[in-house]
Amino acid sequence: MKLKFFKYQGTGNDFVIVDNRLDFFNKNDTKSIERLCDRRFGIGADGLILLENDKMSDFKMVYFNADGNESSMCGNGGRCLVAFAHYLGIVGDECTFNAIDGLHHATIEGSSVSLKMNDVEEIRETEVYSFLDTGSPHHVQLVSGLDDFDVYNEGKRIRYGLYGESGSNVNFVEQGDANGFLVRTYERGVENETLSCGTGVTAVALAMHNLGKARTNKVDVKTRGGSLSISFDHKNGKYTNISLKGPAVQVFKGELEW
Ligand SMILES: N[C@@H](CCC[C@H](N)C(=O)O)C(=O)O
Repeated sequence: MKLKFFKYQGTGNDFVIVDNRLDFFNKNDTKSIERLCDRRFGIGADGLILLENDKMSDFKMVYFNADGNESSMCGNGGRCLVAFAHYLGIVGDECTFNAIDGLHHATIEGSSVSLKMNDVEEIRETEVYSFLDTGSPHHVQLVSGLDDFDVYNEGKRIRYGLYGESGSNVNFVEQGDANGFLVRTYERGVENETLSCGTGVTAVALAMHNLGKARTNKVDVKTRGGSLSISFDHKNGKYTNISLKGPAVQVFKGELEW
C-alpha cells in the first residue's frame, strides 16, 4: 500500500503529517512510526502527526514523538496541523481542534498560525530552574553562554536524572533584551536537541514572567529555527488566554511504500 504524507516545519521543528480521516493508520506500530521519522532510513522528522475526524471540533490531532510513541501536546506540531487542515480546505482562517490536552482554537494569517494553549495554574520554582506543564512537561533553566552550551548532554542528564523515565523536556534560556529570550530545547521522545519547541517556548515565556525577567504580557523568543511570540493574561497567579504565534510551512509532500 502507498502512504501519502506531507512534511511541515514550524521554526525548524519538523513533522510528517498524514491525513487519517479514513482511519487506516496503525497507531500501535511504534517501529514503523519511528522509521518514518528516521532521518536516514525514513522521511525524517521530530514527530509524526495524524489528522483525524472529531465529533466535537473541526478535526483531531494525534501526536507521536520521533521514537514512535504517542505523547503529550506539541505546540509547533499543532500549528503545522492547522496549516495542513487549511491546505486541505477542511477549515478557513480559524478553527478549533481536539488534542490530547483538550480543545485548541487557532487562527491563520498567511503562513503564520496562532494557537491558543491551555491555562497554566502552577509553576514550580527552585533557585536553579522552573518546572511547568504547558500541555507537555517543561524544565526551564537560565544559563549564560547559550550558544556554546552543551544542550544535548545537560538536557539528557536533567531529563533522566530529575524526572525519571516519564521525563521532561528541558529548555535552556538566556535573556536577550527586556522581553526577548533565546532558547534551546532538549526534547524527550526525540532524545536530542530540536531547532524549536512550541510548548517549550511557551513554558519559557511564562516562567520568565513569573520570575520577573519578562515585564510585559508579550514575550518574543528566538530559537535556532526561528522566532515565536507568546502572549498571555496573568491574574491571581494564573496564566490564561495563552497564545503561541509563528510560521508553519509545508516543505514537501510525497508517498512511500507502506
Ligand atoms: N515539539 C513539541 C513538543 C513535543 C512533545 C515533547 N517531545 C514531549 O514528549 O513532551 C512542541 O512544539 O511543543
